[in-house]
Amino acid sequence: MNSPTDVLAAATDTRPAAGTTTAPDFTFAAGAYTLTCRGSRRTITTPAADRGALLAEVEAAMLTERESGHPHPLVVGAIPFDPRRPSRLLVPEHTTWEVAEGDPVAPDPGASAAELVDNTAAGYRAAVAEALARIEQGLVDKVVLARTVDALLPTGYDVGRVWARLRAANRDGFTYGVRLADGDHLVGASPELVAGTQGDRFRSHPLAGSAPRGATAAEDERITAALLASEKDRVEHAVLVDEVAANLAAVADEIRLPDGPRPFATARMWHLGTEIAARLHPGVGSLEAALALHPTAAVCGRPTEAAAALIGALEPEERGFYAGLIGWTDGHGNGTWALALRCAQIGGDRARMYAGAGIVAGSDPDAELAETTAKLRTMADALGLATGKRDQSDQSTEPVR
Ligand SMILES: C=C(O[C@@H]1C=C(C(=O)O)C=C[C@H]1O)C(=O)O
Repeated sequence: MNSPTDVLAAATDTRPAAGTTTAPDFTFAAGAYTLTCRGSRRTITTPAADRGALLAEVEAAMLTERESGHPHPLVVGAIPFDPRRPSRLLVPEHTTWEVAEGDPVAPDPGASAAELVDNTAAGYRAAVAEALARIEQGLVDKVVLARTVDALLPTGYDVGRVWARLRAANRDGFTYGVRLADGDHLVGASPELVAGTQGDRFRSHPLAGSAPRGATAAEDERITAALLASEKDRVEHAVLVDEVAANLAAVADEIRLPDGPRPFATARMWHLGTEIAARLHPGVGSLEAALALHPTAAVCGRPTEAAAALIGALEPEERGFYAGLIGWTDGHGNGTWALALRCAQIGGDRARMYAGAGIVAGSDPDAELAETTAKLRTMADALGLATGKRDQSDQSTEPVR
């Protein structure tokens, strides 16, 4: 029979996971600021597909907070890739905003390195080949296919430390961590802004078209020139920008786009990026704007429904919160929502890492596989994966590092 403490333990939705105890419920760092939230006064699980209901619930939560004497309420958290699945949003109990001076130092990854288990390369290539056949048939123009790779973690690892390493290595991105309903933590360092708002000013920075970073400045120059000249990458990017601009028109006007994409670097990747600016319609906040765009063709495809169905059919694992939205909004609608990319879901002794790549006509399965491998390095670095195990399913696969 359950004792009252058992019932209470179940209700507080924590699953003990060795080493994760120091991590806060939510952390989000961008530029010089870090937002850290501990505890939650309320959680919001309404799926993003019920957009009106979700936004009304967020609004009501803000009102309740103000009425109970909290003049600057926040709602923070994550929306899964599949908008029909429960959201993981919370009203934090304790919030701190810090502005960092100077560069943070990366802590040591821990006593012993994690071990990589990657047997997904052959399956990924086959999925890309299948997607290319569907593109040829005219079912979709673009579909983003992802793969998942597990790392076995040593005892005593610390999610907070993984986050700090991500932050130190990815100063230009959005470094995030969120405790999920089952006690697992989603941590990552995303390069991609979906919706950043301040008053009625809106910014988005969609990315598509990618190549791994070079080892020298000269190599980087050659890589970015090739990326800008690649017809396949420009098409992949244009599909995304057209879709974002079209969906944005429902919530904003004065949409401004530059003439063409620019190369954008992370520690591990080059991407083609387009800075989009707009003016939000009265009453539209950051979460509403982000939901109007989610899931973009950076992570799903065109047409959205057909691409989502193809992803469901071709990817062996559920995406969960990977390729969803992660961020925060305040009571005035100001906020920042990034794409949950370059991440891992960490629980118990396992970190499940995710990476995907956009497939269009002309994509090559080997090149797309290599792109996902390069994207996995952001997390592999943070987990201290010094060497990768060769993929058992395909001898030609590179190790993750
Ligand atoms: C899907 C991912 O990244 C997205 C896909 C990109 C591409 O296909 O070129 C580039 C950046 C991201 O929008 C990922 O990192 O897993």
